[in-house]
Amino acid sequence: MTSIRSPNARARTFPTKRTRPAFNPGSTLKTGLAAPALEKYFWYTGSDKVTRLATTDTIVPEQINTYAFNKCDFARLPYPSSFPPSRVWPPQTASDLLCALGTECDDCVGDTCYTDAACYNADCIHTLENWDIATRDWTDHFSLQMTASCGIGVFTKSAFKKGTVLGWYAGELKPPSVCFDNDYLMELEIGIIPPLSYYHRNGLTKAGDTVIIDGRGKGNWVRFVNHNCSPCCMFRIRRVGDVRIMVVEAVRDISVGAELSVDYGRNYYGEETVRSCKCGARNCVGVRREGGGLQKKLRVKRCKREGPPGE
Ligand SMILES: C[S@@+](CC[C@H](N)C(=O)[O-])C[C@H]1O[C@@H](n2cnc3c(N)ncnc32)[C@H](O)[C@@H]1O
Repeated sequence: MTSIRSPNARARTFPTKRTRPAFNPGSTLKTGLAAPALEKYFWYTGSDKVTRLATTDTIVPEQINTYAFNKCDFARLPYPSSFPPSRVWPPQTASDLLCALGTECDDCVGDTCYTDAACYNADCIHTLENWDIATRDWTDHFSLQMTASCGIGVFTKSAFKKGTVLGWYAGELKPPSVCFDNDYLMELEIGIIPPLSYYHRNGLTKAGDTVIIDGRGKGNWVRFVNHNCSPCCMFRIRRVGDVRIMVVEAVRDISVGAELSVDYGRNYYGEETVRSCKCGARNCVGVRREGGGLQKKLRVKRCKREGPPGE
């Protein structure tokens, strides 16, 4: 994010963008399904170039580009230790739960749209609703394709510069205690996030209370980004207005046709975990961890609380 840290940058009104479905497979798909059905789900291209419906276990995941929030899931939970006094609890909205407190969320990305623009106004007017509308067509720049060893992955149709925000993790917000283990869980801190020094000491270990963004049944294309031990992107905590989000940000320049990848963290692929990484990178944990132990904890992706290399 080196190029966007201009102290003079000002919040701009949110650009009006056309709304269109994500991953519309276009005219080549002959499913006989009505357009709304096509738009509601995810479609990928197989190695045989045939476009297929993406399924997960027994379900067909649906596209949403926002947080799905049910206040009943949080109604009986105690006041989070990471919340300052007098916040709304139990949360009535996703914004109450994922309120962007403190300076740890850095910049608002409400103005970011494949440009170097970010919003530095702490009291800006950007909203999650506008962000949802503005980022729906970001999928034009990506395609879902079957990979050789990691299932469906996300591939670029455009080139991107290091530091570009490419997307964000949408899905159903759930307390970790009620979350069933699955491949599409992202863990995110709520309340006040500890200083960076905490993460330098503890790596991706979470501090305080967290929430899970579950992309299994509902989410956006970011749920398909695979892990690589030498990734071209990273998950990073940002905010849109006063709501905390997890973005996918390029950590190096990315060319057309490249697969997007992030580091899921040691909790997911690491020496102590059950799963084997098949990314094939030279420093791959899958190569190093043969014979490693088993891990019974929830497999969640976690983000680094530090800047990309070279920042
Ligand atoms: C968040 S999903 C990514 C999308 C997934 N490939 C799909 O088809 O829906 C995470 C799952 O993808 C697969 N995956 C992602 N990265 C992988 C890797 N480096 N090695 C092996 N499998 C991987 C694993 O099954 C993992 O649990």
